[in-house]
Amino acid sequence: MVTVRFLCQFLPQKIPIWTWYHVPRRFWSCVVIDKTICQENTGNSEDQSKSWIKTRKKKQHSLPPKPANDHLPWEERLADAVTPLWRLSYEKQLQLKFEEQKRILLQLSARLSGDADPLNPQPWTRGQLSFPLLPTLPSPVLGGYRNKSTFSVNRGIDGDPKTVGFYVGTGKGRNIVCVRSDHLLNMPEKHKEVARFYEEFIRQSPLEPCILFHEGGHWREITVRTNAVGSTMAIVYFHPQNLTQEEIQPHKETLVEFFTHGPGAACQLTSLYFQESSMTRCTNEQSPYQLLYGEPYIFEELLGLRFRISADAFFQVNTSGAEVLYRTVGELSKADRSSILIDVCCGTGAIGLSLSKGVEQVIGIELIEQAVQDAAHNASLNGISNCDFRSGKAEVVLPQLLPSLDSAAPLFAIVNPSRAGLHYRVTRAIRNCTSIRRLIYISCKPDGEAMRNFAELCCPPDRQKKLLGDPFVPAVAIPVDMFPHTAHCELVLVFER
Ligand SMILES: C[S@@+](CC[C@H](N)C(=O)[O-])C[C@H]1O[C@@H](n2cnc3c(N)ncnc32)[C@H](O)[C@@H]1O
Repeated sequence: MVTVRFLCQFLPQKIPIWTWYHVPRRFWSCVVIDKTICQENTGNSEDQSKSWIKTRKKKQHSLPPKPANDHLPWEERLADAVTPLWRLSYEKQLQLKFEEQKRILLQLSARLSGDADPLNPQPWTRGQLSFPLLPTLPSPVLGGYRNKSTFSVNRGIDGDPKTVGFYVGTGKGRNIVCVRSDHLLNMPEKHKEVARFYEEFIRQSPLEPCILFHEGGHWREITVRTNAVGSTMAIVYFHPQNLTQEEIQPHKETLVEFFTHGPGAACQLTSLYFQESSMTRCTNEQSPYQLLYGEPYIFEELLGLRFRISADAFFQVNTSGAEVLYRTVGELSKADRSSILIDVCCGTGAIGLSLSKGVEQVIGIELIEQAVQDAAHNASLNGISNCDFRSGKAEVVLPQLLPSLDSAAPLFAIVNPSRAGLHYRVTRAIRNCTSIRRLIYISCKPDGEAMRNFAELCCPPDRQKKLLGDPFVPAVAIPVDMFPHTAHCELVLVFER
C-alpha cells in the first residue's frame, strides 16, 4: 500500500479513471453522498451464523488510494466523485461495468461452492461462471438522464454555508465541501437551475442552513423531479428545530413567493412541496409532505403506460433506462397467462403493471403508503384490472400471503429491493413456497446485502434456518446500465429450480 502510494506520485497528473478501475469498489464508494439513487429499507439479517451464508465481511482490498485529484478544480473533483467514469467513452464504461458484474458473480459462485476443493478446481476459480452473463445493456440516453436529484446544503468552496450542490470529501475526514453541480453530465439543466435558485433563496433568508442537525439551522436539501413534458416538482426539506408553526409559516410564504413571483419563477415549478423533517429521511406518515403550490403529483410515461408519482414514492431515475430494464425483465419472466406475478418492493407499480397483460394476476407489495396508492391509481389510470397492491413491509406481508396462494396457480416472483436487500423472512418465504420455480432478482447493489439473499436462495436445505424448499440456481444474469458516467449498474439475475 505504501509502495503504491509512493509510486503514484510519479504518475502523470491527469490519470485516466480506467487506470484505477481494477480496484473499483473502494474507489467507487469514496466520496459522494447521493441520496437519490435508492431509498433505504430496514433489511435485517438475523440468522447469519452458518458459514456459507456469511455476514458480509468488511471488504479487504489491497488498494491504492483514489487518484490524487486535489490539484484539479473543484468542479472536476466533484465530477470524479459523482460520475467517476465521465472521462471514458460510453463503450468503455459498459465494458467496465460488465467486468465489475462478472467479478461480483464470480464471488457469488465461489460463495455458493463453499470451500472449494483445491484438487478439483471449480470453473469460477478459473474466472468462468456456471451460468451466462450477457453484455451490459446500454442506457438509451447518456446526458442529463436523471428525472430526480437531491441537492445538499453545506459549506461551499468559498466557505459560504448556504451553498447548494453535492459533496466532495467525507464527514469522517471532516473535509466536506459542497460544490455546485452545473457541470455534471447526468443532471438535466432544469435540476441545476432549481438548485441555483434555491441557493439564491436560502442566501436571502434570515434563517440559517441546517448542516449538522444538533447544531441548529433550518434549510436542508432540495429534491427536484422532472418528466418528459417539462413538469417540475421541487421538495424543500426543512428542520424545524424549536420553531412553532406560526414561526415557520412566514418562511413557507416567502418560499412560495420566491418561486412563483420572484426570481425563482424562472424555474416554472409545477409543484412545490415542503417537508419539516428532523431525521435524514421521513415518510409522509412521519412528517407530511405539505403542498405549498401547484399540482400534487408528477406524471411519467413509460412503455406506453402513464404513471402518477407522489412526493414520497419511488420511480426509477432514468426513465428510458427503466424501459430497457422492464422490457428485459418481461422477456426473462417467461410468464404464462395462468400465472400470478408477485412484485416485491413494487414502488408505484411499474414492473407489475407493465407485465400485467401477460399474466392472470399481479400482486404488488410496497412499504411506502403513497407509492401503494399511486400503484393502485396507476392500474385504473391505464385500464388495468388484474393488479392488487398491498402496503406493508414485504417481510410481514409475503410470509402470510404465499402460503395462501401456494397451490392456486403457478407463481413467479420479481424482487427489486433497495440497496439494503431483502429481509431474510422474504427470501425464506420465497424459498419455502414450492410453487415459485422462477424468480427474477433486480439489484442495484448486488455485492451488498443482495449477496446474502442470493446465498439464502441457493444454499442446500437447512432445517435450522427453516430454508426447506429446493435450492434455486442462477440461470442467467444481465447488467442493465441506468446510470451512465457513474459506477452504478443494475443487475438482473434469474434464478430457477
Ligand atoms: C428499488 S425500488 C423499486 C421499485 C419498483 N420495483 C420500480 O421499479 O419502480 C425499491 C422499493 O422497495 C420499497 N421497499 C423498501 N423496503 C421495503 C420493505 N421492507 N418492504 C416492501 N417494500 C420496501 C421502497 O419503498 C421502494 O419503492
